[in-house]
Parts: sequence; C-alpha cells; structure tokens
Amino acid sequence: MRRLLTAINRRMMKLLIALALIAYVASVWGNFVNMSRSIQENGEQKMEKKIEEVIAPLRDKIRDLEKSFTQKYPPVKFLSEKDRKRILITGGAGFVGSHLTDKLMMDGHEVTVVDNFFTGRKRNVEHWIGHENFELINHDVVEPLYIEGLAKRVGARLLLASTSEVYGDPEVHPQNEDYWGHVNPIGPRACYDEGKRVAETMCYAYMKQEGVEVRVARIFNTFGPRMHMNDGRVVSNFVLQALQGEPLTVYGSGSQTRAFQYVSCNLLSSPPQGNPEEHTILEFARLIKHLVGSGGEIQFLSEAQDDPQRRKPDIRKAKLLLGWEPVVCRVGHKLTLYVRCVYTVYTWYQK
Ligand SMILES: O=C(O)[C@H]1O[C@H](OP(=O)(O)OP(=O)(O)OC[C@H]2O[C@@H](n3ccc(=O)[nH]c3=O)[C@H](O)[C@@H]2O)[C@H](O)[C@@H](O)[C@@H]1O
Repeated sequence: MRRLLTAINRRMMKLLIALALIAYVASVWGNFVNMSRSIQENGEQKMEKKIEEVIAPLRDKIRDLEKSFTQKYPPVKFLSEKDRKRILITGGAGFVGSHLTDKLMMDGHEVTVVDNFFTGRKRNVEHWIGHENFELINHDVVEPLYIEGLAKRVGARLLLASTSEVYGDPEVHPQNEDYWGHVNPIGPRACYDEGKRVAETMCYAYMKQEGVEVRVARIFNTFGPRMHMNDGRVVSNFVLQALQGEPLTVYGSGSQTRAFQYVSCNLLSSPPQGNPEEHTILEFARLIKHLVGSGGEIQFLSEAQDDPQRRKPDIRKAKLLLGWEPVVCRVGHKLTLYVRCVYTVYTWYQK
C-alpha cells in the first residue's frame, strides 16, 4: 500500500515538474515572442523614420518641379554656363531689391534672395518661387561683414545699395561722386545717414584690406510699384492722401527739391544714381492732386528738421563712363513721362 502511494506521489511529482516546466517554457516563449515583436515594431518605426527623412526632400523637389511645369514665369533669357552669374541679393524681397531680382532673373542669372521680411514681402518675389534659377532664404543678415567675408571667400564683387542721404543737406549742387556730404551727426536723420556712410566706409576699407571688389550705388529718391504704402515718403503719402480725399501734407514751404526716379531706371547704373530732373515738393503735390483728381487741399505743416533743401544727382560720370541715363523719367517737355510713372504707382495702390 505504501509502495503504491509512493509510486503515485512520484508520478504526481513528475507530473507537477513537467507542468511547471511547460509553464516556464510557455512564459519564456511568450516573452520572447513579445520581445521580438517589439524589436520588430521598433525596427520598423526606425526604418520608416529613415525612409521619411530621405523621401521628404525628394517630395519637396518633386513639388517644386511640378510647380515649375505648371507655373508661368516672366520670360527669362537663356545664358550659357560661362555667362550666367550666381548673385546673392540681401533684402531682395523689398521694394528696390525685388525689382533688381526681376531684372537679373530675366537676364538669365541665378539669383538667391536673402530677406528677413521685416519690410520685404514674399509676394514681391513670389512669381519666381520654384524657378530653377531662383532661391529664397528667410534670414537676417545682421552683420554686414558676414557678406563681405562671403564675397571674399567666393571671389564675388560686392554692390552696396547706398543712398543720396549720405550727402545730408548738401552745400554742393548737383551732387556728384566726389562730394563728401553735409550730415548732422546727431540729428533725427543721423542713424540712417550715418549708418549708410559707415556701410560705405566698411566696404571701402574691406576692399583696400582684403582686395574684395566693391561698388557703391547712391540711390536718389526712387519710387514705383511695391513701395510701402505707409513708410512716410512723399510719393506714397501724397498718392494715399489724394486717393482718400485727404489734404496733401507739405512739410515747410514746399520749396525743397527732389529728383524722383522710377525704380526700373535705377538698376543699370553706378554712383550716384538718379534722375537729374529736379522739382519742388509743392510742384509735386500739385501734380499728384491733379492726377488723382482729388478735392483735397494742400496743407502746410512745420518743416522737417535737417530736411535736405536741394537734391539732384550729377550723372555726368555715369553717362560718360557707362553710357547710362534714366529712360523712363527723363522728360522731353515738362512732366509727361513723369506723370506716367506716378500714375503707375497710383494704379498699383488701387490694386
Ligand atoms: O531716396 C533717397 O535718396 C532717400 O530719400 C528719402 O528721404 P527724403 O528725400 O527725405 O524723401 P521723402 O521722405 O520722400 O521726402 C521728400 C521730401 O518731401 C517732403 N515731404 C514728405 C512727406 C510728406 O508727407 N510731405 C512732405 O512735404 C519731405 O520733407 C522732403 O522734403 C528716404 O527717406 C530715404 O530712405 C532715401 O534713401
């Protein structure tokens, strides 16, 4: 009897051990299956991420290509590799910069626009987005020497867009390249005027020290489409005021003069750059009033401090050396083409 019981116990023991073994193997197997499943899932996720990283830029390229097939661009000349230049324009989405971008793109060059869009607008260059010769970079070029260093590294020529404001309230008339100017260094316009003067100084110092080729264009009162409506300049102010039937605000007596230049005339020359047709601001106010047909009166406000009294570029050198002179705004008889230009701005604002 006892033997029988011991035999049964032994069998039970064996059975229990066998069952425990099976349970253990099953749990190890379960863990193994779970582990390999999660390894597989992790691996798949990583793989998917990698594939996505590779595909994303390709997808963007395809989208750009599709766009370039469907989008119509302004006509672009074909230039051979030898003649085609690679040009970087800082502030290329701004008023003057975007017109320069248009000109260089249409001439067949490769243009990279860098703009921080503080005052520039993407819409000024959107008609080039996707074009194989065009690149738009949102970036803040806070350090001018960065651009000069870049020019040195790649052996590029640097063009600085300066301004007639470097002459301040000039004592020499008209203003030529050799005139050093008459700026009040602590006046309300000083930051802009002296800022541009320092930019010129740095470019020339860099040229002498590092041998970088430098050009400076001193741009005189330029106007045209894509100008900011409310930056306070006289063309936009008068056009807007006239359109809204408000009085045209003339600062001072209006006897101060400017020589306005249409933006497209601007892009073909060297310093100083402008239209030598000089008009008083009062004359200009009357012209806009007449053009827009507004009933608004001319309102005389107090004179702006340090306002240059006479300004007109001496373009003899540009004419002699480059054969350049403004075409759109030069007037054979008083105000004909000039009127046309102002009218262009007016219709642009109406849009
Ligand atoms: O293009 C240039 O060379 C420079 O000209 C302008 O400076 P400014 O000549 O004073 O141009 P506006 O602000 O358009 O003023 C022109 C004249 O119109 C007068 N003005 C302006 C605005 C206004 O509502 N009424 C008015 O009588 C001003 O007092 C000034 O005599 C710009 O401010 C500069 O950015 C630019 O570099």
